Amino acid sequence: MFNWCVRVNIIKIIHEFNECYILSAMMEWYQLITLLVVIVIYHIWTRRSLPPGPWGLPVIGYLPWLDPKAPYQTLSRLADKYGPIYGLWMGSVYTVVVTDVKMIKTLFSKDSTTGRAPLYLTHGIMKGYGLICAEGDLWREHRRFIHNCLRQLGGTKTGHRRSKMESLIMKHVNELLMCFSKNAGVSIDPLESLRHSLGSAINSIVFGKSWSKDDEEWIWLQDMQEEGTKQIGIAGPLNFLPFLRFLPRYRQTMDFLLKGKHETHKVYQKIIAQRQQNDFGDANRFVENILEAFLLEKSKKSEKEASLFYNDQQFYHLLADIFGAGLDTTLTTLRWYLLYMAQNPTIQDKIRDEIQDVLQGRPFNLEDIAHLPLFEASICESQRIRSVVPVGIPHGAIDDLVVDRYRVPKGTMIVPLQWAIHMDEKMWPNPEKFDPWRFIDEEGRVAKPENFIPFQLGKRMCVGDELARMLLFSFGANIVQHFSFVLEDKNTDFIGDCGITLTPKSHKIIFTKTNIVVKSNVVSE
Ligand code: HEM
Repeated sequence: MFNWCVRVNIIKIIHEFNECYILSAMMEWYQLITLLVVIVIYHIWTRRSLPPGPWGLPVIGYLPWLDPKAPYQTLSRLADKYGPIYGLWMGSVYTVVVTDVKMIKTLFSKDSTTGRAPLYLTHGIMKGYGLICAEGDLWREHRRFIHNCLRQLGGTKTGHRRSKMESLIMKHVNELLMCFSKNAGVSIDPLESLRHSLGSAINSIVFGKSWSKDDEEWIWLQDMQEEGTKQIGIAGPLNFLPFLRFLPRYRQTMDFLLKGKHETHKVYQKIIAQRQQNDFGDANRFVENILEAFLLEKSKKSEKEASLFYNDQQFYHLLADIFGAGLDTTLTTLRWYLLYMAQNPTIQDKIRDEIQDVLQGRPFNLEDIAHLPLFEASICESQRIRSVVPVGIPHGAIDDLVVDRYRVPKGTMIVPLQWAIHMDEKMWPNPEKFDPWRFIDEEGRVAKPENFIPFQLGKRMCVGDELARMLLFSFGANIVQHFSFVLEDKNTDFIGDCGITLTPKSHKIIFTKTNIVVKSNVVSE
């Protein structure tokens, strides 16, 4: 009897327990469903009126689907699917990609898009100093300062200082021609000589000095620049998932970049100290380089302004920005230019004929550009076919804004996808074909379509665009005038490696002196 009672009670207890358990389990499902509904509603609410785009995973967003070697290709394919403006999550950073030039123009003319994208590598390492990563008042002050500096130094379309800048550039062009001349008939990778000559021109503009080719400090600075640009790939996961810096692989990248920055600043410190020993004399005289202009500008500022805008950290970062932005982009453009010209000897001959017709054997000068449409068009075409910055340099929205009925929230990274714009088949039929005549109108003049934006657009557009053109024209025209050149290997890669810039892989070109007699002793060796 006792046993039976105990058994009945136990069965009752088990029943109650089961009911309780099932109820509580049901409650959990109920709560779980409620929670899911809330999450979905929240997600739909926060995504309301955002541009269309693909879904991603929590935390990492769309990153796993981006091709790490060619993110610009993945992003261009998404543009085909979602249209000229779409959004996606790159890790924790909401990103809006734009491939319509009119939209980019509208967006980038607004003050609210003059920020920079919240990328860990740029913000975490550069800390908002310099010009490229700066925002707000610091950016405005130094944008104005560098713009004025370049104008004073002659990096502008007009003005008497332009010819001074041209002579400076020509000195380094001649050095390059001599080097190619010494190696005539031999297959060489032009990278080293090009980087030295272009870098020397930029060094003279930035620091007022240049180094000899075999100077150890200069070789180190070049290596740092090259490796640094590779490591700070805009699409690198560390940019969007800062916690990755604790993993050994990414810690190495961070250590390399931070150490490189620190050591580079030490070199700059030394150059600045040497320059400070000299007296500036008349504060209103023309400055000769950016370093000197900075010191002069600082001396004119109040103590408060100087400590805010002209402090040491800003000085080093600014010098590094102008050196880096100036060298890396022009060097890469010229390398692609030589590659495409070497691959297309018939086009190359036509351009050389044009140069010969106009110059009649005299040395090239920048005023000749107005009479060399095919040559100018060939430079444009190489900037189009291989965008040096294929994903553009992203901006950051510093306020909520609306574009084409879509909401772009504050903090969004805005990517002007140059690759998609420059390779759009509707605008550029057969986009992989190197065809300079795309840039020539019916009257035979150079015509640059709206969809050609190598320097981007708007308030943060490249501040060195005119200097860049002066460098590209001077180096490009002189090389074509003095040498005919071909690829060593017909299977040379034309895809390149993508970091911040899209650079050619190493390759070899054979330069042969042309039989054009140029009335100058530049390449007589
Ligand atoms: C072919 C050569 C060049 C190309 C393709 C190029 C392209 C660009 C692009 C796409 C941007 C981003 C603009 C934006 O954020 O909207 C930029 C910014 C910049 N470029 Fe260039 N650039 C070239 C040469 C130069 C040169 C020679 C200098 C040297 C003075 C220079 C200095 C800068 C600076 C300082 C910025 C940042 C401007 C800012 O954030 O306000 N660039 N460039």
